[in-house]
Amino acid sequence: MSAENSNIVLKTDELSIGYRKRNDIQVVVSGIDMEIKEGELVAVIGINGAGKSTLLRTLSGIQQIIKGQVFISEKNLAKTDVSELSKNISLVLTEQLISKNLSVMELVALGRQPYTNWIGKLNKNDLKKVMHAIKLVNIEDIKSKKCHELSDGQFQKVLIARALAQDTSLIILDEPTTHLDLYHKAYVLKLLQQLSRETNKAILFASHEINLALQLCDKLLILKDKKALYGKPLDLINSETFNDLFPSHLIHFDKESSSFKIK
Ligand SMILES: Nc1ncnc2c1ncn2[C@@H]1O[C@H](COP(=O)(O)OP(=O)(O)OP(=O)(O)O)[C@@H](O)[C@H]1O
Repeated sequence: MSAENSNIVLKTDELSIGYRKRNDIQVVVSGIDMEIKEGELVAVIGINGAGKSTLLRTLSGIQQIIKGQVFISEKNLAKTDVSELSKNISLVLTEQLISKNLSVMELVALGRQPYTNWIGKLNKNDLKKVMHAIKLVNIEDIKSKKCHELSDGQFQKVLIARALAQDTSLIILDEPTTHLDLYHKAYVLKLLQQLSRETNKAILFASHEINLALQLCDKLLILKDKKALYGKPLDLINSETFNDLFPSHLIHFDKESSSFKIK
């Protein structure tokens, strides 16, 4: 591993994402080139149907790559098996079916599955990682509660703790602020920023919260018209990337405040 690449956790090379139906290929986005380093927080932004979930599923190995390559910690994703992948990527899907009859502790402990034996017995080290994850997201006070007793905001923190317990270099989250009020949206994204700094993990999430992402993320991947633009928020603002993200009769990007405004 060369020194300059040593802290790159995720790299894509001319990636195309989409769907294969028999002989037909539907490309959703092509030419995705991005690099995420340790400790970076990155958001995937785009209007409904732009391809955010398709991209996250492709990067997690759930969906096949249409063209190009993905490297996770310098390993080629297409050549990495599922058990190896689960030690490199943890995935947080808000709408995933999870038994809410589990306690918070039990759900966070599921993050240790890639490392435990077939009956899922936790050893001392697993328990240490689970407790550390619970501490990092500050949910010690609810660790014995059942998940069905939690608010959406609390449950989101539990899902993030499970990903931390999995102890991977990359955490991928699909719309982690869905169903949350403005305070909790800001809280969860700020928590992700803090965790990326404290744990040095690379965190990638899809979101509709552009104004918050502009303030909190190190880089943004903008999906627009089947193409991808990647860069630091300020560079993307200066290159006028946001001016036509939404139909301009209703919403415009105000460069001065670096935020979207309703006309
Ligand atoms: N299973 C599928 N087969 C074929 N096309 C699909 C499939 N799932 C999604 N698509 C299409 O792929 C495109 C991207 O969808 P995707 O769900 O990735 O967008 P998104 O940016 O996550 O949208 P949203 O913000 O609404 O969640 C859309 O045109 C969608 O219709």
